[in-house]
Amino acid sequence: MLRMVRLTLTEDVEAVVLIVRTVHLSQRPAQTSQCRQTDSDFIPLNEERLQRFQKALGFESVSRDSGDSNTDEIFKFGEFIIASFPHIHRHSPLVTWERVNNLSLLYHIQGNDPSLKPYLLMAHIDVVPVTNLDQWDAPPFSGEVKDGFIYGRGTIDDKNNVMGILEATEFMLSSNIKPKRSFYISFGHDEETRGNAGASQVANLLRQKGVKEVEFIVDEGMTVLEGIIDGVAGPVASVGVTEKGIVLLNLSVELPPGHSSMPPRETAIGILARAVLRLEENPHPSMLGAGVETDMFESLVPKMSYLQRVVISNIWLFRYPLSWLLSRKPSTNAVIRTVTAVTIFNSGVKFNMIPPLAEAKVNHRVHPSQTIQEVVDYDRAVINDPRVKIEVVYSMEPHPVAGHGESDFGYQVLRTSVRQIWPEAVVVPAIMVGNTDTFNFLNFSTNVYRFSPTHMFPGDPERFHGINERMSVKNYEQVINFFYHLIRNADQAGLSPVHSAHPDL
Ligand SMILES: CCCCCCCC/C=C\CCCCCCCC(=O)N[C@@H](CCCCN)C(=O)O
Ligand SMILES: [Zn+2]
Ligand SMILES: [Zn+2]
Repeated sequence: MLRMVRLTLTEDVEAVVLIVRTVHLSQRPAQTSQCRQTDSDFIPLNEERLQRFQKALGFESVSRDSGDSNTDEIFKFGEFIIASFPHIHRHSPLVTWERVNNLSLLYHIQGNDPSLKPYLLMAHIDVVPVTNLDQWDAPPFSGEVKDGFIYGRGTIDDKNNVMGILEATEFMLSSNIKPKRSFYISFGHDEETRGNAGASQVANLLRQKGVKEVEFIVDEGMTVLEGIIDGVAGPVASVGVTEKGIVLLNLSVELPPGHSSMPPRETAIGILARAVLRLEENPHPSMLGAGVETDMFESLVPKMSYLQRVVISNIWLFRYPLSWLLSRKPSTNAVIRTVTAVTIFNSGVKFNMIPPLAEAKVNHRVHPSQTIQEVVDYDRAVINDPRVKIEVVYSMEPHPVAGHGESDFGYQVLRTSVRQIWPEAVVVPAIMVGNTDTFNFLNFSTNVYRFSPTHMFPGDPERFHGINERMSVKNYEQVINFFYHLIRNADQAGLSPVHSAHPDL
């Protein structure tokens, strides 16, 4: 049944009318996580739930490199999950679950309407290592709460999503709410190393079980941003409807070794240093206006002043000044172009030996309007030195763009759920600037969304894989409730899906 629901935006913004497709949604008012504590549509963050999250953060489930991870801790984190959510793992007849490859987890929650295509929620249980320990305001595996923030590796990447999905599902089952639409949950254990032992095996298992297609997929991704996009006030929920590609290059220079008292005019180190400097000084061109970021800026229009609207409505005219403006911050720069990061540089044997070899790793995140080949060709031209060998270590093309219109069910479920938690937010399609485990599932659905309900302010994007990773206590409550609303909102007949699985994959 089609119903019209009017959600209110704050500030100088026109009211937006959203088309929502069920009685379920239309019967409930938009809520924030501060709404009535007794409401069955709200999961309060009580001491028990907070402590569960803190304990989850205590497991040092670190992935360092492919095949190099704390498997004991990852396993123990899995055991903790199994012990902590009794309805999911023992009491509910609706759930089947299994360990995959010993460390990952796959769940199926049976809905009571088999005509509805299931969907898939994803997150990962591994975390990146900790650095700069002395600069953390609280120990990174303590889950300590300080000034209203929960500290720890994994608070935003990605134990918040793991625990949020579990809390929401457990609450639903313990409240005896039976979903209409079935859903799967996949928790991979090697996302941070892009391994093929975690989510990749979950995807294989699903295929073996005969699952060919899901309605939509939600995995970690872009976030709710506030004060991060210059000139845009209020929260902006950026939903990754595509994902940047990645290419890792190995640059190397080999020259004969010798005595440092009789050096050649140039060394391998000098030649390679010049090559990487050229890459840094010649960033890949702005792709503004060529892809999804145009849709993103157009969706931001309600949050903009008259002048900004004029600029955004004429990106073709203001492309250069706008690109310059967005290039100033790493977070917004990442959205408009292929970015270049020289992440490893190795050379030298002894202080008095001319180095026989210098090597550097260059990590590009490829804008969806470019191909890997274009990126490598550009680098070769910029370096312009045949002594520098350029090899592709691995690569992945950017992902296809998921539907993000009024008739795209998954996107509308996400949008509605975001607006129930952040009524003043504008939801915009965006490019996921990092990578996720979704590449393993691209042939299950074209409707793949990368979104984490993490509310970020200036300074927060740097906490991803960085120092003082943290989430406010209030935000963690929002995370749980976002997933709960999403699960309830997905219980709709919706429109007939307009997209089928991607034909090329
Ligand atoms: C105009 C819009 C402004 C956008 C501002 C962006 C703010 C930042 C918000 C979200 C960023 C998410 C990026 C974090 C990626 C998290 C996932 C991750 O760590 N993935 C790894 C996978 C590693 C695989 C092994 N190679 C990664 O991408 O490196
Ligand atoms: Zn992650
Ligand atoms: Zn990560």
